[in-house]
Amino acid sequence: MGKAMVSPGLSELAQPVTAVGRGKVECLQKNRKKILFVTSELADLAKAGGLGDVSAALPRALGRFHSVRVLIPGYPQVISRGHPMEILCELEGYAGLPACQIGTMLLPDGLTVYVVLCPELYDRPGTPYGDEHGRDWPDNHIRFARFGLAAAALASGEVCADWQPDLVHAHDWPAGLAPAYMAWQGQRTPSVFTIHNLAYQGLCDLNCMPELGLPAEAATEQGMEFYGKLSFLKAGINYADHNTTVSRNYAREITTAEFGCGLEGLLKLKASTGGLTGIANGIDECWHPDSDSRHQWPDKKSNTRHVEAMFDLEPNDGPLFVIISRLVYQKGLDLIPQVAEVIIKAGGRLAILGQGEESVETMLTELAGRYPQRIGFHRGFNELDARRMFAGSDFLLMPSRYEPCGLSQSYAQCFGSLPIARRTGGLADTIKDGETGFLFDDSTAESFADAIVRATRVYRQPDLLEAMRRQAMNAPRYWHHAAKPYDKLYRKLINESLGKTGPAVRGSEHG
Ligand SMILES: Nc1ncnc2c1ncn2[C@@H]1O[C@H](COP(=O)(O)OP(=O)(O)O[C@H]2O[C@H](CO)[C@@H](O)[C@H](O)[C@H]2O)[C@@H](O)[C@H]1O
Repeated sequence: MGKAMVSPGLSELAQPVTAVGRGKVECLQKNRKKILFVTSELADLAKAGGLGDVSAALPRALGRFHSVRVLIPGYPQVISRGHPMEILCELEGYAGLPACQIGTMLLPDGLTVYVVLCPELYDRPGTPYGDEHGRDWPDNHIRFARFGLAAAALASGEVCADWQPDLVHAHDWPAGLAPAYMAWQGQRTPSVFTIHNLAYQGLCDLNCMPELGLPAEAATEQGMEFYGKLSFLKAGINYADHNTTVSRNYAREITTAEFGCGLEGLLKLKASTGGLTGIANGIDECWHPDSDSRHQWPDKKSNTRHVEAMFDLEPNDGPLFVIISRLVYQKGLDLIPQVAEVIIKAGGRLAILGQGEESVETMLTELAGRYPQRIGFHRGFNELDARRMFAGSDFLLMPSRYEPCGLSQSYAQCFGSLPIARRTGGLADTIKDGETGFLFDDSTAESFADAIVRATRVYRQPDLLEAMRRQAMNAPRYWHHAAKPYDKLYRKLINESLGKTGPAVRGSEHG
């Protein structure tokens, strides 16, 4: 098994001198830990939604405190980006999981990314999870078990002896088997599992056990058994040393039957023993009004005119509403046709960008056809258009049924576009009704329409609108601050694990 040395990333060498005094820098430097992020998306390379944003921004923000590296699968988008790749080693096949290689690449700002290279599993068109039509790959359990097992190999030091992580931070169900394989191998490296979305559970049949090389305990309630299936998400929750989710409110909500997706009992238990915490997402500093990257979006009116032209909307003085979203059940967009008249009557226009479930896409195409020049829909996603829409809009609509944290409402606020959102999950934590946006309580057209009417009233009072915009622009929390609770948590878990003399197989501690 060939292994090559990798040089440390620049961000890992960077001295955080601007943030703290010299003595403290040395102290921070001395205590830097090695943290491995295990994630199926990284916005720089492959992104299907908010997980990609967090996986890109959080390791960079944590670079002040720690040496953070990221592991992702080698999708075509990752490999074709042209960053030079160094092959570190080959990992043998295991049970039904094929052999793979681990490569490493350095991103331009110095972030080190490990890549699981296995063309038969990852070299496919489409999203990280499915084909171009949004259909999940039928072998996703193999694809992401291979991924989790590769993470366990990195954690053990087998891949890169000079960079063995002190802690593994796995994200969402695709990384759920990382803490599990680590536990079954008797590794003592502590792990954190973050739930970005409880509704995606990564389920497969119990009879996949031999293919995935799972021990018998995996099929128990204390393992990853979930109503007669195997749940990758439950594996992450049960085998990690600590669970987090992406807002305080969602951390509370998922312990209830309404939001717990059948896992509320387990999550309630974790919360009651201090094993589940809510750590609110931040947003990347590039969204800050003073950031260099903002200079191409100078004034709202010119961006508004650009969005109108993009979506073929009639230019008028009414409010411009936008939706920038994955088009899935979670986002509550089936309410849009029911509130369309309210928007039109107020002289408003609506521009929608996104892709996802076919039924939602068809519904939005029909809606745009019904209101030419007032409602426009573009199927797809592109970062530049998204920014232009945040910058040019007056209001962002987010009628989510549930929302673990949500990032789009904060991006909109950065540009003085006021979110109109359901009072749920992180939306309730990040929007102050009547101050930095508008909240409504029920997933009903009446409740939503009422908030839209309140917003259009504010739109007609320029002083009030301006005051709300200013407050909204100051509302978002940036990762610079938001990353601190993770630093604290990592140190606590690493210290606890150093003090532990427990049994070799950690899995049994988590029943
Ligand atoms: N079709 C598309 N393709 C690609 N990108 C698209 C897209 N449509 C929108 N986006 C972009 O994806 C991000 C959306 O992130 P959100 O956090 O609002 O929701 P998402 O449900 O994806 O994330 C989940 O994870 C995040 C991160 O923890 C939680 O905030 C959130 O509540 C949870 O549902 C934005 O950057 C947006 O511009």
